[in-house]
Amino acid sequence: MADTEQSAVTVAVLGTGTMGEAVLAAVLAGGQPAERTLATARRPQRAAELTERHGVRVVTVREAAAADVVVLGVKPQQLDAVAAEVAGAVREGALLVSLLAGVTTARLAAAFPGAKVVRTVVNTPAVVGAGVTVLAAGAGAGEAELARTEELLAATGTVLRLPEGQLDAATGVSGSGPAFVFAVADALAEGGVGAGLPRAVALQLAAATVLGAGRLMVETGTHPALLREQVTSPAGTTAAGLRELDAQGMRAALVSAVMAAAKRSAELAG
Ligand SMILES: NC(=O)C1=CN([C@@H]2O[C@H](COP(=O)(O)OP(=O)(O)OC[C@H]3O[C@@H](n4cnc5c(N)ncnc54)[C@H](OP(=O)(O)O)[C@@H]3O)[C@@H](O)[C@H]2O)C=CC1
Ligand SMILES: O=C(O)[C@@H]1CCC=N1
Repeated sequence: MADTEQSAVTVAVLGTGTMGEAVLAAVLAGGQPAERTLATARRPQRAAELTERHGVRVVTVREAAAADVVVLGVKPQQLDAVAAEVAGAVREGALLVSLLAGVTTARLAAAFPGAKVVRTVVNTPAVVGAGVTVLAAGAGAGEAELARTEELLAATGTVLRLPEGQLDAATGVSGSGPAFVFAVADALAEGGVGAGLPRAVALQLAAATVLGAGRLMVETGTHPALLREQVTSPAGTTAAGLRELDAQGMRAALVSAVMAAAKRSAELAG
């Protein structure tokens, strides 16, 4: 999209909660002018907060639905109520970018007739520009809508296209995945406290270790099994710790967690 064309487009985030606000910030960081960017809020205090933080106008749900690009950020369970409220307000050919876990492009297209639908899975590290977003186009959308969505979401972090059939699985790995990694970080810190560290130090070490391990994996492109081997000295500390992880089933628990999240995503299709 050319700069002049982009600046004429109105983008609205309908349902500006945790993910909606992260995407709102990314859209603005990507160059979308604040004066052509809208958000919704159901509480006056939240509306004031969004305007103060991002300089955007907070509008009604129906006004947001009439934008050129509508980013839908409500929960899957709230979809039907919102679709009923905005019935007829969405413009023919408008781009609808869904953040909803599990909800298929077919269901979204039926809920918002005339819209061109792109379904995405964003994750919370998008707040610091370190997210990973996957996306897929619905039947009425194509290359232009995918490219425009990639451009809008570029500041969330890495953005990649996947077949829609893989989005529930991706939700298990990257959508819910940060929660699993935070659980690991929390447990690492708890172990540090158990071994005698002050809690603040243990948390600082755990967070820096998660960040560093992630960066090492991404920046070297090395398989995690090999990186794990590089940490593990014969008869050393890591070998003793890894034996405990195996004995207590950490790997199986994480595999099951991702698969359970993917299954739940498919159930949320409705
Ligand atoms: N959080 C995450 O890590 C991820 C979330 N997602 C998906 O993102 C979406 C949003 O999740 P999240 O941001 O966590 O949820 P939040 O509850 O933080 O945000 C939902 C927002 O929708 C608003 N809302 C609800 N119902 C209506 C309505 N009828 N009219 C107008 N606004 C409404 C809520 O307003 P109010 O505050 O007033 O209730 C809230 O601002 C979900 O569909 C989720 O599946 C996907 C990947 C990751
Ligand atoms: O828990 C959820 O349903 C949402 C979707 C992925 C992450 N959070």
